[in-house]
Order: sequence, then C-alpha cells, then structure tokens
Amino acid sequence: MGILEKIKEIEAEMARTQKNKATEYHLGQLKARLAKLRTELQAPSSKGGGGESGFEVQKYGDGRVALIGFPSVGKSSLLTLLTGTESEAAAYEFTTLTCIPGVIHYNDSKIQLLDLPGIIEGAAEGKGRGRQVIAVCKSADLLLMVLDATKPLYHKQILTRELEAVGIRLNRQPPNVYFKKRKTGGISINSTIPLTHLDDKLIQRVLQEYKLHNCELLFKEDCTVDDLIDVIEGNRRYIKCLYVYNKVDMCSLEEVDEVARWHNSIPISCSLKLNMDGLLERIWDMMALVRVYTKKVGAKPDFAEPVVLTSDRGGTTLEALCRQIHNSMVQQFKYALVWGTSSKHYPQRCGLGHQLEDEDVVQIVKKKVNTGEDGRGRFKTTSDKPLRIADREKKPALKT
Ligand SMILES: Nc1nc2c(ncn2[C@@H]2O[C@H](COP(=O)(O)OP(=O)(O)OP(=O)(O)O)[C@@H](O)[C@H]2O)c(=O)[nH]1
Repeated sequence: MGILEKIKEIEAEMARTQKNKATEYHLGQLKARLAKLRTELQAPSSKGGGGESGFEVQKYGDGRVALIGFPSVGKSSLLTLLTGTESEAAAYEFTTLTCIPGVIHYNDSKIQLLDLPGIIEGAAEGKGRGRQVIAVCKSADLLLMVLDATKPLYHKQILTRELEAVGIRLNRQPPNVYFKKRKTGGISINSTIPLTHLDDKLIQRVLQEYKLHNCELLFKEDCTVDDLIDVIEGNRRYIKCLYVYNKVDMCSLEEVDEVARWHNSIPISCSLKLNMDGLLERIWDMMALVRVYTKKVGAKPDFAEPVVLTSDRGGTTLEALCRQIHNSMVQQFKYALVWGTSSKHYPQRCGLGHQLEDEDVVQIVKKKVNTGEDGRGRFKTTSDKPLRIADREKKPALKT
C-alpha cells in the first residue's frame, strides 16, 4: 500500500471514530501516525518530492513574501502592481506555471515577492504543482494568502488545511515545550502548568507511536495532542500570514467593511488599484523589519542605505548588526553609541546584547588595533611583545 492510500485510510478511520474520552487515546495515536506519514510524503525521495525547475529562486533583499491562493484570484495582477514585474495575468486558470520573482521597494528596503502557481485542494498530497508551491512557501518570511472576495469563505479554510498538512503553521508561535531525546533513562514527563488536554497515558501513546522510549518532556504551556506531535516532529514552520481579499470592486460596501474588520485581513482591488498603500503598510508591519542607519565618527549617518535586520533571521541586537556588516566586527566591537527609540538617552553607550529598533542610528566603536606605538615609545605586536629591530629587518620587502 502506498503512502497516499495509508493516509486516506487513517483519515477515513478518524472520520468514523466518535470523539469521546474512551476513543481519545486511539485518536491521538492515529494523529501521530498520520503526521509521520505526511512527513514521509514530504521527503525528497518520495514521488513528486524535491524541487522542480523554475521553482528554485535565489533569495534576494531583506525578506521574502510569497503569494499563495487558488487559480485566478489575482496573484499575478498583484505582483505586477506591487513590483512592476510582468507576470502573465489572464481570465483562465493556471496562467502562472512557475515561480515568478519581483522586488518591492518600500521604506528604503527591498522585499522579494514571489508569484506562485495557483494551488488546488489536495495540493499537500501532490495534486497540481502543490508540493513545489508549498516548498517555496516554507522559505518565505510572510505569506500573502490571496482570496477572491466574491468566492465562498471556506476557501481560506481549505488553503489553511493544505498548509497545515505539510507542517506550515500560520500566525502561531511554536508550543512552549522542552523536548529532548535521550539514549537511556526512560521517559520523563513534567509540566509547569496543569495540562487540560493531555494526560500521561495519551502522551505515552503518542511517544510509543514514534518509538520513543527514552526522552524528556517539559510542558511550559497547556498543549493539545497536535502541539505535542508538532514538537516531536520538530520540522514545523511557523509563518505569519496576511489574508488578502482581492476583487472587492465586485462586492458591496458593507461586505468590504466587514472584511476590513477581520483579523490579519485586508480588502483590495487590483483592477481599481484600491488599497495598495494599505497593503504595503500591512506587509511592512507584519515583516517587522528593523532599519539601522550606521554612522562614522564626526560624520552624518548614511540615510541612503540602512542595514535591515529581522527578528526571525538573526535577531535585532547590536550583535546581529555587527554580523551583518562583517563577521569579524563582533571580535573588534568595543561598544556602540545608539540614537533612536531604543536608547534611553542620546546617544546611549550600548553592548552587543542591546535590542535595536526601527530607524535607530548606530556608531560602532572598535577595539584599538594592537599595532604601532603604544604611547610609551614601545612598538606593540599582536603578541604584545616589543618588535625588535632584528625582527623588522627579517621581513621580506614588499613586492611591487
Ligand atoms: N474584477 C476584478 N478582476 C480582477 C482583479 N484582479 C485580477 N482580476 C482578474 O482576474 C483574472 C485572473 O487574474 P490573475 O492575476 O491571472 O490571477 P492568478 O491568481 O495569477 O491566476 P493563476 O495564474 O491561474 O494562478 C484576470 O482576468 C484579472 O483581470 C480585481 O481586483 N477585480
């Protein structure tokens, strides 16, 4: 029996099993088995896995945003509007067949925007180009789920389910659980808070399914069995998602007003270029990019080209800034003077752990290089020993 058939069989069994206290353990075990099979399905060796030409686009800019949605919802039209990159848009479905990249220039930053082929129900199991599209989605910092405002609302649920099936969690934080596999010592389960959805027996059943006989689990929040499976699988991607309702030019004012009030949702119209500024603002807010302007001693800050930091990739500390400039900068770093909202006074003298905020100005002061005269008439070398004249004469002449 193939993986897909096994998945179908488990899904059917779960659908016909009544949910009650007595079946809870069996259902937990089935969920774990399903998660294992889905992970197997994602493996590059399995049929349809891995990359496909046209989908591997190099990362560019300060962050990556991917457009995901059903066919003909207006993804290509949106890419063209936001980036100026031509992506074929037509009234028929599946116009876009590969990954088309564009760049949004906003607030001195460059954000890569990817137009992807439309996906259909069953994408997670390899229907259409679903697997390739989803693989690209996993590499994005933000997803724009483009939905047709004139189509039924359950489209959002179908897409979310497809993404969940491949381990993408939208607008959620990883469960606060410490999990470590061990070689010996048996299973240790602890929690700092009462668990209302899990008990020892259910946890043991899930661990059994994964053949885990020696491990440590510490729950720091009230988790469900799905959270526990996510923690054990360890390959989940937690991505922010903005729900973009396009084609609102065909909706009534009341409907547009309602959409605008939903959480993480924004109404737009590509045809009428409606709310494009609002969309860019929301993308910017959700990406949470931090622009830092560097400055040399006695000079004005370089406002033309900021160093852009993100909390997801590398963090927003002074250390992350140093690493972005050059890896050796962390070793050379003595302290930094910071002007901006993150500093208590102007300028504030800060260490590597200081958290920077958007539009801060930073002047990095490096440690003194250990060469030259040390002020007492001695020559210093890196080993801090005086350089003898004999040593200096031994040095080879510079080649011209
Ligand atoms: N009324 C209306 N039509 C729109 C809007 N945006 C796009 N369309 C139309 O919707 C159709 C599909 O647009 P595309 O941009 O090709 O959609 P897509 O999601 O890229 O489609 P695929 O490539 O098949 O995935 C085109 O005929 C567009 O003119 C809009 O805001 N309002």
